[in-house]
Amino acid sequence: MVSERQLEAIKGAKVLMVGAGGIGCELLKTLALSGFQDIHIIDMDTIEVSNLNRQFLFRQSHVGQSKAKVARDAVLKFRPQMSITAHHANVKDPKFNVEFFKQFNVVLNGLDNLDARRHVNRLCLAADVPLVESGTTGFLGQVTVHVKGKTECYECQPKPAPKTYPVCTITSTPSKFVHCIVWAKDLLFAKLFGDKNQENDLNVRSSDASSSAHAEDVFVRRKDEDIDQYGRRIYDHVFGYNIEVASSNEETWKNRNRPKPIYSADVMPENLTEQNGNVAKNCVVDTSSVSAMASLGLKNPQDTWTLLESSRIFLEALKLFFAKREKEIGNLSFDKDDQLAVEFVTAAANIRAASFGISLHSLFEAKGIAGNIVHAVATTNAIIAGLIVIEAIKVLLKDTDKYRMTYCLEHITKKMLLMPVEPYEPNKSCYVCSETPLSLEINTSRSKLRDFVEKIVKAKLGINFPLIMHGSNLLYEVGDDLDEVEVANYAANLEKVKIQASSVTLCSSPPDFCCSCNDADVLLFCFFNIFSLYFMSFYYLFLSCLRCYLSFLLQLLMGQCLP
Ligand SMILES: Nc1ncnc2c1ncn2[C@@H]1O[C@H](COP(=O)(O)OP(=O)(O)OP(=O)(O)O)[C@@H](O)[C@H]1O
Ligand SMILES: [Zn+2]
Repeated sequence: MVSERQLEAIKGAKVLMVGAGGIGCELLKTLALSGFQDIHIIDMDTIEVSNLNRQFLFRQSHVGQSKAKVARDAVLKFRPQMSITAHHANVKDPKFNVEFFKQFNVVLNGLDNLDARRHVNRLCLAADVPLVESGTTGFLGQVTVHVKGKTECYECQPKPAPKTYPVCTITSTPSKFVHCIVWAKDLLFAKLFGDKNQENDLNVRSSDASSSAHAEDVFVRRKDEDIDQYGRRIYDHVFGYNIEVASSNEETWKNRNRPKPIYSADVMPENLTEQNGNVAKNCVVDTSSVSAMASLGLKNPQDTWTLLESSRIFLEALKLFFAKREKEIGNLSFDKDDQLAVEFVTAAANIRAASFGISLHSLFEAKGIAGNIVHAVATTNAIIAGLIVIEAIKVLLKDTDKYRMTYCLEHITKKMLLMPVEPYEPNKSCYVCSETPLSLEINTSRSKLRDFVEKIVKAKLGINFPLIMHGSNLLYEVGDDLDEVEVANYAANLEKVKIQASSVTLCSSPPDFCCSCNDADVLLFCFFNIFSLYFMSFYYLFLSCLRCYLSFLLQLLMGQCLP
């Protein structure tokens, strides 16, 4: 039951909902049924068949249409008096600027990625609009409240890094199916279909000087080479020759099962792969319909293919990429929604798994592992949507003491399935919502301004359009029309840039760098104290004891300091 006070707040509120997927559909319905009258929805996606099992505002006939618009129309059917505005667009579009955000009383996120969440967080801070953030994975979920100056912002706490695996496990000693999947998608798929120039530790010696047969880059298709031949050559190289080389290393296999090389001729008689030569080239195709499974008559994605079936899919998928999607080769990166890519990766992972004595998996399972998919649970989304609305109402009433971060747990813990926690205060050293300078240890005599911009400011801090000032001097600004000095600065190391900019050398009292971000008018100011590692290493050497110096070097070696 809602009180008069709550009802009044609900009726007068203007709400922005970002994301109309699993959480978003539930949320829009709950907002409508709770009495909200004025809602804007932003979602950049169109409806896919795979959304229909849980995004219940959508039907089969809506596949291909805008999620935001269909969600609006579905709700207007049972609440026609509501004002719902649908934006089929990316929330990062500059039209959704600070001014746009300022018109709302509260912003509710139902997103699925860090990048968009960070962007909305920064806009909400700049516009001073409260944000209710949410997320679900399977049975787990959480809702958090972010009110500028009152609670922590979405970026106050570092987010856990995605799980990674040691390179040598992936390249040489896989022991789980996930290792084979990572190898197949991040190394083999990337090597064959992605950017040829990117570094790729396939550890499969694409050239071997000691053997003339392997003196060239095997991954490059030879001039006029038949696609079947090319496929078999790749197959024999990565599953045969390379495994043979790897398995000859006695030390590695002392306590492990030695892998067995697999050559295409052992698995498939020559004629088996030629059965589908009907792949007409250069005809216009809908890439989503290109499927090696379909052309080999394999229907059920939940079946586990045999080694023979995996090998045939491997060759067929490779062939289809060259026959039907040749233009994309060189620019592809693995996408869990790309059927042919998933087929290729599943097949390659299965063949590698067979080689290493690991059990094979179905396409359905492999897709889940490759795409880090945790299958969504509709009831979790519904619970989380309900909690978002509860927090939104508290925010509208400014009931600060009642705000709660709530975790939806998988198992009952301390007699609770929903665990409410009081929100934390803003983190005083958060580079997004506080003005505390970030300390950056960097070798200023070796690192270029470009490294600082690309690797730290853009990649790590998520500032897409930075403008970097040193004092009142402009060091860097995004844009094609950089003048000569700016272009030279960009390629120069930080020490040089600094000297040119202000004639102040890096020393014990390093000056501040101000990095202001113009992302969609978000005024994010970020101050850096840049310490020169070069300077610090001498400082440690002369002013500190030897032990400190060694521990400093150790930190460097362990990668705790930025390069
Ligand atoms: N930058 C963005 N701008 C607008 N909408 C976004 C942005 N990023 C993500 N979204 C939307 O957020 C929603 C998240 O919903 P959900 O997590 O259910 O994902 P989904 O894509 O619908 O499902 P799945 O990923 O499981 O196939 C999606 O509809 C997606 O389009
Ligand atoms: Zn913060």
